[in-house]
Amino acid sequence: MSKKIYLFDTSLRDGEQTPGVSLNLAEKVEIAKQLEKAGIDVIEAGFAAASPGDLKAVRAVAEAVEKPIVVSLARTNKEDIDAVVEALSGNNNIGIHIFIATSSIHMEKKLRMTKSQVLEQSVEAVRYASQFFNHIEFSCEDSTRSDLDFLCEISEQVIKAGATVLNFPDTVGYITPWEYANRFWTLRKRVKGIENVILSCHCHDDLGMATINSLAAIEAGVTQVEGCINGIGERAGNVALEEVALALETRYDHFQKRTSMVLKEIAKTSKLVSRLTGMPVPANKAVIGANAFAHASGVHQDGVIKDKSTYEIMKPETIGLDEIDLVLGKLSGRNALKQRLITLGYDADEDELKNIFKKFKELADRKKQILDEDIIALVDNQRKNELELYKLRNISISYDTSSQPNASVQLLNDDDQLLNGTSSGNGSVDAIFNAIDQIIDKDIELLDYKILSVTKGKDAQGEVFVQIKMDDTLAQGRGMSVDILEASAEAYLAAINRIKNLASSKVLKKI
Ligand SMILES: CC(=O)SCCNC(=O)CCNC(=O)[C@H](O)C(C)(C)COP(=O)(O)OP(=O)(O)OC[C@H]1O[C@@H](n2cnc3c(N)ncnc32)[C@H](O)[C@@H]1OP(=O)(O)O
Ligand SMILES: CC(C)C(=O)C(=O)O
Ligand SMILES: [Mg+2]
Repeated sequence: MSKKIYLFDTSLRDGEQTPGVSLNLAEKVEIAKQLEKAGIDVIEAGFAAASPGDLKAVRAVAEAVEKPIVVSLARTNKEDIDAVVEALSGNNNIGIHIFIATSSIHMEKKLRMTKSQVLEQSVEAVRYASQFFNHIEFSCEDSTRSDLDFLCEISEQVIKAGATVLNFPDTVGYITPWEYANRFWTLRKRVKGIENVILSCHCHDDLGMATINSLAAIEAGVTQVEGCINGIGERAGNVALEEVALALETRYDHFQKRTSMVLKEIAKTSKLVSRLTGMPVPANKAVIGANAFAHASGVHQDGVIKDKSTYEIMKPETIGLDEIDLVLGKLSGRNALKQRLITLGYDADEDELKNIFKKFKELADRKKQILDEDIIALVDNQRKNELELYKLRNISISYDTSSQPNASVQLLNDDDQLLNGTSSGNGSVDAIFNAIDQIIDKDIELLDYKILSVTKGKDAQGEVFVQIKMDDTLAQGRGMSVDILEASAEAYLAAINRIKNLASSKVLKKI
């Protein structure tokens, strides 16, 4: 039996189904390139039929990466399949992911189709897709609440029609590990031809069982695991791929199987996905949370000082969390910055380098030590700027503890007009947001606000995440600065820009 477990990353598709998350084309390409560096085998780049913007993004991802197979999701209809063909044709290493629900609940209540209609449509879709693709994944949505006899029947038929990967998603995060494993044993025993296809699992985390379910599936013979970096995804999210990779690595003695994930790239990939999706990683998150390698209590600290293996089953350096280097400062030159950018994996051209260098010097005037994290933040901010319709020009705040703060905000719009807003608020951040609302002239609801420190120390950059609702649409935004009020304004504007920017090219998540 194969010792390799393929990793199928759907951060750009199921991950983008996270409420409030919406990635633009450049962000998707950036994540895809990092996924390639991280050794991901298959990238699901989107749902080409969802919108012209999604179709373009799927194409751009396929053009941007070489090694991973790039797929797009499609329903079992010709239009969806044609959209995938349009997005991907002309590229190498491509495939399609066709799905339809197979549970009685979904078939009766959602699709309003009979079993035989679902069967017939699935076979037709796979057969039609096989004219264009060699790599055809077929998913039985809500498979874990589907009748097992029906799953066997449909599996056998789609294999005959040309499916090369069979995926059995736990769409609603319902099944237990033992039940899931048993289903795979049964499918492997009963479905003719199943030994010739890749068997795949796709677990959601509604009951916190996504990782253990994926591992149980592996023990039952599954050779592909689908999931997302940081466990993002619809509702409670998908299995976190880094958890599966690290579990297999750390417990190789038990599983005797490995992924091709480049473990050293995990921390970087996680940070990138967190930043671009605006989904902070909880401190206690397995593998990549800030506390994953921190020891707080005396007995533990004593043990770790004497020997790390007492309380550490994996090493931070395994996932690329080496000590953060002090890298550059106020007196560093352009070449040093360029070299550091290359080491961090950025390929900035001369124009971009010029702009980043200018911002780097401005930051160095405000902050003594520029760390890798600061540089990453600078590049991200710089790349985001290219999409800004409203830019922050200035904030001034008057504040004392006995009265309400007052904020004056100046923005530049994309015609370079200076726009002014002034407002008070319950706190300084509230006053700034109210002043921005006044300029934008919209009713904007702040749904979430989080602040984190990018690095350590008094002069650390603050990273603010917000989620807003505007025009009945949810969006997230992120801002970074050594000044947390500025970071807050940047995050708020990023969310507004996201809604304004993408509304024309993408179906945004309506509430
Ligand atoms: C489990 C998952 O994660 S599935 C992936 C979910 N992802 C998304 O839905 C994101 C992208 N979706 C979209 O942009 C839109 O929903 C679209 C473009 C796909 C479809 O939009 P619309 O045509 O307006 O349909 P709408 O979303 O309202 O309803 C879905 C329709 O697809 C049908 N459908 C659902 N799944 C399938 C399927 N696998 N195969 C065929 N038809 C399907 C539904 O029955 C419904 O049909 P109806 O309109 O005849 O009732
Ligand atoms: C489309 C399928 C694979 C899915 O995301 C699910 O069922 O959760
Ligand atoms: Mg899913």
